Amino acid sequence: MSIRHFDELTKKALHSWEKRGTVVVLEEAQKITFNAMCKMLMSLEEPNELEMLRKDVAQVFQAMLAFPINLPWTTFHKGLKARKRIENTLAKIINERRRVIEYSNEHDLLQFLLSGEQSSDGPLLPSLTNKQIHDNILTLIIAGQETTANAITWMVKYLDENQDVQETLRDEQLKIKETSRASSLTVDDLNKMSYASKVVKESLRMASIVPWFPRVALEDCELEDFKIRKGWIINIDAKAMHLDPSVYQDPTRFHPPRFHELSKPYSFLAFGTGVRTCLGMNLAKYMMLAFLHRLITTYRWESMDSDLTLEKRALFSRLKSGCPVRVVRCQTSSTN
Ligand code: HEM
Repeated sequence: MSIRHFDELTKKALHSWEKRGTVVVLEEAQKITFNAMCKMLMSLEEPNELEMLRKDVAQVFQAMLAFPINLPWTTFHKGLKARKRIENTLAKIINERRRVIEYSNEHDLLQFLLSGEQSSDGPLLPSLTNKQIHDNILTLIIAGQETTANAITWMVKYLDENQDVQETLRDEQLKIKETSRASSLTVDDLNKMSYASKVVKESLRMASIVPWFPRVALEDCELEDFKIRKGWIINIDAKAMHLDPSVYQDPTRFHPPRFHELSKPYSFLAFGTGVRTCLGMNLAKYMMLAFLHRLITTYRWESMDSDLTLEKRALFSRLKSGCPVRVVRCQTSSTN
């Protein structure tokens, strides 16, 4: 994904915050990440179409945890209907692109999936049906949007609670802003964000957005004194690992400098590990860094969160309130 595009979306969204005064961070982050991903995947930018699709994806997402009873008033039923509408919208987009594929020079995943079939050196990819392309696109949206939006929200919350970290971060980011030549962030700028990268990592550790993930034992084995039988389902408890005092000293303290030192192997599981490591790991980190840069160089904020509980019916670790904040523009800032 072009960092420039994500940065532009963030700047535009943040620009509107000043007038509103109070915003719910999760809702804002959901919109920005959704729009960025739709652009990256299929160059979709039409605002009404994006908004309709976003609402349908949210409905599908809710239905994933619902009891599977297909009656008109159930969340499950509404999810199935939303999925049908998504299928229709994506089919329209895919068919249209197939029609103009030879002349189109979009740099998105859809173009890659379709033109791979037509390479002059022979097929790079097997021919994919509309359904396979649709499933790939929807999987990436579902895996990438909510996770990243929640990660951004937790990061904003932790920084509000840790003003000393916020000030160190602001110093770093203002320096980068002063020296950056382009009006939009570049990969070079992101690579200079040494302290911010640790803020991102520490937020992911503390929040454990994907708190656990399941595996199936392929053969009988023994782990320490535990005997595990072939076929058992084992949950990897990333959250317990991230908060284990024998792994991380003072684990409930938000302390980014802890990552100056190399972590123990397999101790940081925010993006999983091994062959199933998150496919969007670098993209997610870049989105978080770019958001952080714009937020901290534009605003100071204060959390208005009176409800600190977690959403119970959610796939990912998420604040029920979505983290409402009151923002005040920094005196030297500009989102342009
Ligand atoms: C902060 C944001 C994110 C977090 C915390 C996160 C976390 C994870 C975790 C823990 C896994 C491994 C699950 C397992 O081992 O069973 C995973 C897998 C995956 N993630 Fe992410 N993810 C994030 C962002 C993204 C983004 C932006 C994308 C896509 C653009 C993405 C696409 C995927 C995919 C496709 C997989 C499955 C990989 C496979 O099974 O081979 N993720 N993610």
